[in-house]
Amino acid sequence: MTILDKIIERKKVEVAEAKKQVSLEELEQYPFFSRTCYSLRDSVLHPERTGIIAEFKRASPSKGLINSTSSVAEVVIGYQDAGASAVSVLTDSDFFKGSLADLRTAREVLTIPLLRKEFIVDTYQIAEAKAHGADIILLIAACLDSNEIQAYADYAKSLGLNVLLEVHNEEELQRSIFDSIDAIGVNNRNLKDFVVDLNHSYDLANTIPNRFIKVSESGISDPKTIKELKKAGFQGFLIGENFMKTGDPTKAIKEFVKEL
Ligand SMILES: O=P(O)(O)OC[C@@H](O)[C@@H](O)c1c[nH]c2ccccc12
Repeated sequence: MTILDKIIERKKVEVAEAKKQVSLEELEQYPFFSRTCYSLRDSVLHPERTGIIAEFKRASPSKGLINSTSSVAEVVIGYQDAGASAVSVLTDSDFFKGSLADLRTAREVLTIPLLRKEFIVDTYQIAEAKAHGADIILLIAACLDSNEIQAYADYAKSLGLNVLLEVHNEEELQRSIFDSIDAIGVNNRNLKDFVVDLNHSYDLANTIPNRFIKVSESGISDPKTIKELKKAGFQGFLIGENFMKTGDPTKAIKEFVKEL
């Protein structure tokens, strides 16, 4: 059993518990549920922003603890001030030490799009994302079949959310393309063995249709890489650990952006 299988198994239990605590009808009454989402496309393509989707990540299954001291509000404001196009907040608690409270905190202080970084295995989590302040949801092809991807993307769109589809290889890409998707992210990290290889992005760049925003995810630690990825056709860059592992993520992103 891979760690991804373990995460998914745990996620299903978690969702069943959450549904007992808060019904869908109750989520629909949360104040954030009726807000209008920011557009991921507009913010990624905005000439005064960098295309960076900067992630608040305390820990991960591959790296263990990354940063246990920085506060979510301070870090995400720093990311926004540095020119990030969007912010990603992990909401998984067991493997990434995140929470829905972190997501809400980020929403309260940000005026750029916010991604709920989560392993989505049920439409309930999409309603939950909206209710807790997300603008964007992530659908991970490695955890979902084609029918689920289409149904979840359609449902997210019906709530006004932006959809980022994550793929790792061509097989996942080819079975996952639907019109209700806004952006396609190539995860350079294999979620089954954690091996990171930027070539996944370079290999898939031209296979992703140009109507989608193209995002390269994971393992980016050098501003020069952004220049190369841009040449290859990418517009978005999801970066977490490189900023979070320093004691001061705000300072780290500001210095990174100076080199772009
Ligand atoms: O910390 P990194 O290597 O910069 O990676 C960020 C982000 O891409 C990574 O956290 C991620 C990409 N897809 C995921 C799916 C689930 C959890 C986490 C992720």
